[in-house]
Amino acid sequence: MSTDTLIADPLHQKARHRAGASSFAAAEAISTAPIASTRKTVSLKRRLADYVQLTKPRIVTMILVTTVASASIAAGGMIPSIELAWLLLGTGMVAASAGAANQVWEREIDCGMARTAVRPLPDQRMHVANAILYTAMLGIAGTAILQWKFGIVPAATGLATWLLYVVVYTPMKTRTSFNTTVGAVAGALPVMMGYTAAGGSLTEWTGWLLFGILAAWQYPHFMAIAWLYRRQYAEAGFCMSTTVEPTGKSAGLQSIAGSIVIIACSIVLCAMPLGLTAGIIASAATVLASYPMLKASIRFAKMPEDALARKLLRSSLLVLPAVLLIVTIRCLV
Ligand code: HEM
Ligand SMILES: CC(C)=CCC/C(C)=C/CC/C(C)=C/COP(=O)(O)OP(=O)(O)O
Repeated sequence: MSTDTLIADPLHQKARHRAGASSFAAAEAISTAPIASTRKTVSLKRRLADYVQLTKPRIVTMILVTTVASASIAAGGMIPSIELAWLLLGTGMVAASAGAANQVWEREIDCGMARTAVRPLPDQRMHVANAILYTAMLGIAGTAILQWKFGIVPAATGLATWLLYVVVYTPMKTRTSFNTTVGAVAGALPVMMGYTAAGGSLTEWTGWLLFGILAAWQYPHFMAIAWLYRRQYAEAGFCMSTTVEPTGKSAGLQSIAGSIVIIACSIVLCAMPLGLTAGIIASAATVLASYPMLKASIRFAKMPEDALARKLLRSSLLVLPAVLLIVTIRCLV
């Protein structure tokens, strides 16, 4: 934070006012201590916020929601809270490391988009060496926790997800719009981490149907974003569906396809456990829960425009937890 910003800060103005000194020198002498301590507090808070922002905390939070759902389904019930805490810590740290590594990689190109130029690295509020060290510490500690508490399969899946997101997806973003498919696989793999950590196996259909829900969900989710930021993406040199096909028709169709696949995977998941009536009720509930996103996708495909894309993005963020909750309850009762 610059000195100018600090002086404009109301806390500093109050501190100066409280000093109530008649001469400038006296005021400076009296108010130096509060200013210095406020400055320290503000800059510490700012630094902490930057380290949090580097991890893409909202994406990590949603990933943890998907991990809890898949782990509960694999375990066939609630996981003991200590184990759950380790799972969330390990998965969260690896996911946070992936988000930070992506921001290290893209620190220069991120300067070219208003959305990302305010991030700690492009805005030069954080030294790149610190970001790399932080990324490595999170990744190593998270992988070690997963290996120590849950074994090789969740730990190796986490590492593979990290590599796919950072080393394959990230450089693909400037080369081909197919990057979204690779990103969708990376974004869906954490469900297999939760699933295998809680006793499931990589060969079970249930896990892969959950993976299907997650992978499909990312199309409506991201096509809305790709439309909203299409000009920024194009100017910065990113290759997205909406930059290679600027009418938005393709983005709209991909959103519809993703919404339909979510419904199909959810119905199959709800139909698999025993109990016809419960299966029908749960299937109907997932169709109902997914419907707002399908409707928003159809409206967006018919007329790609910002307001409809915003509605689609909002509905995507509500539909995913709703569908996962229904599917989880169905698989547990
Ligand atoms: C192809 C895959 C994906 C891409 C390209 C993508 C891209 C993005 C972008 C660019 C944003 C920022 C939007 C903004 O700044 O307004 C965002 C927000 C978000 N994403 Fe994704 N995402 C993907 C997958 C995922 C996955 C797998 C999750 C979690 C399961 C997720 C959860 C979220 C959440 C919770 C937000 C925050 C929305 C908000 O701030 O209101 N995304 N995504
Ligand atoms: C456990 C583990 C390793 C999890 C990692 C999974 C993960 C972070 C998935 C994110 C999905 C994704 C493609 C986000 C968009 O990134 P972006 O680079 O397009 O977003 P940006 O433009 O905002 O940087």
